[in-house]
Amino acid sequence: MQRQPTPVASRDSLAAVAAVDLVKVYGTGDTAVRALDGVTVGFERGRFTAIMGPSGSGKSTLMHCLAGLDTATSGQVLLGGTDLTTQPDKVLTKARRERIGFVFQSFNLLPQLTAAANITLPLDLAGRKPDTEFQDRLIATLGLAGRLGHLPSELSGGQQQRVALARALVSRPEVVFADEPTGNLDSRAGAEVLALLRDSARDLGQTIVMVTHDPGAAAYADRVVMLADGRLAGEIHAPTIAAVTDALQSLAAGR
Ligand SMILES: Nc1ncnc2c1ncn2[C@@H]1O[C@H](COP(=O)(O)OP(=O)(O)OP(=O)(O)O)[C@@H](O)[C@H]1O
Repeated sequence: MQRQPTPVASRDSLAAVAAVDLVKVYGTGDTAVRALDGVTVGFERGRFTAIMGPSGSGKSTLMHCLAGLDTATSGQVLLGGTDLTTQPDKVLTKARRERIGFVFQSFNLLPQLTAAANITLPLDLAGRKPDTEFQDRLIATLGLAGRLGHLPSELSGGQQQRVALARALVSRPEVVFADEPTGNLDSRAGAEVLALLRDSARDLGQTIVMVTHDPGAAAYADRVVMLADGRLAGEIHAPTIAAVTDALQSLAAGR
């Protein structure tokens, strides 16, 4: 089931975001940790990819570097045609705001704003007008039409995460990064959010990269990229829960 990694953006125009020989070292000298040890991987446009691997394998570090939230020690991060590693902070901030969407485990909604205002916040900050037809379709698909005037505290966890998803998708960013998006949800609400992530790739062509520990969540993705010890350790296309669990067990056993 496991194949060689998909080529990266420089060689494959289908990649929305890619890491090229990415190295991230935390600390110096004896205490230095090589969190990423030369990772080269592309994430195809319009597809839903999960990043998995044992604890400490570098999943969060890779996602943070790809999203311009952390700086790499060496290597490249290509977002479209832009190498994020060479951009000044101002450009990185603009890229994060305008070209990338985020969904976090803890939802990260602004408590004093209604669901509607949370959803349009990225567009408002960028001074962009919403595509109202797309926005309405998104809100209907996410089942939020009756909840737009509510504050986050008046919504269930699943509803809050659907608002966060709408906020991430509404500007049609080049990539949506989801960090354990179902970590705070019960299994039913989690399954709904995962199905919505999958559908937004399939139906809207949205590129999604998700970090998860859960093989059940990863099985919603089109592809799973495995990390171990800061390196790529294979990938699974059209993953099943059994295939992902098996691959994780092999990595844990050092096979
Ligand atoms: N700010 C930091 N300073 C020092 N070391 C760090 C820092 N962040 C991460 N590390 C180390 O880098 C390695 C990779 O960490 P990372 O959080 O990317 O792994 P992960 O696969 O996301 O782990 P988990 O599944 O436990 O969340 C680990 O050894 C971790 O201890």
